[in-house]
Amino acid sequence: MADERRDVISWDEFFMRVAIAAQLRSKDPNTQVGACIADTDHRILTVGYNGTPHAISDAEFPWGTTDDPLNDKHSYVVHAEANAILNFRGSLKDMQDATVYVTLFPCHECAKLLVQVGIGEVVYLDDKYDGTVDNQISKRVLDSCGVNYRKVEMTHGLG
Ligand SMILES: Nc1nc(=O)n([C@H]2C[C@H](O)[C@@H](COP(=O)(O)O)O2)cc1CO
Ligand SMILES: [Zn+2]
Repeated sequence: MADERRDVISWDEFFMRVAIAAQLRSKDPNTQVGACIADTDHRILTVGYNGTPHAISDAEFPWGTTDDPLNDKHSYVVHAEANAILNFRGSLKDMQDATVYVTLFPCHECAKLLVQVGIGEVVYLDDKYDGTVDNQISKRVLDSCGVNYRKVEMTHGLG
């Protein structure tokens, strides 16, 4: 009888790869973000990526960044974590103590949403806005609410 394969990817790496797959759908030319929420039984609850509200045409959308908030993408984009929460079709109580896998550390608005739906842990791939005011607020929200956050370990690379 053949031995089992042992060199499998971890649950962390699996869910992060799902988040990475989701971010490949993003139309944002500068930053693509994916989020995957998994429960404590290692079941995927939902997935999302940053994009426009569904009625807005991606093609006509102002994907640039300017000083004019009316024409700045940040005014319109729905964040990956928010989309993941909104895409969920189950009962919100199933989100209790779930883990969110995000390719970029959550902003402070998403941190609040994640706390409010009962997320227990944040696992992230990148934290390129570390140290910005928004990022500090986000970490303060998570710290104050007892939500742990840690960087994922990708032992099998990103490919
Ligand atoms: N965690 C996040 N989830 C997200 O979905 N986003 C989105 C909002 C924008 O579409 C893009 C950030 O664009 P930029 O400021 O890096 O050009 O990523 C941003 C963050 C950062 O906190
Ligand atoms: Zn956000």
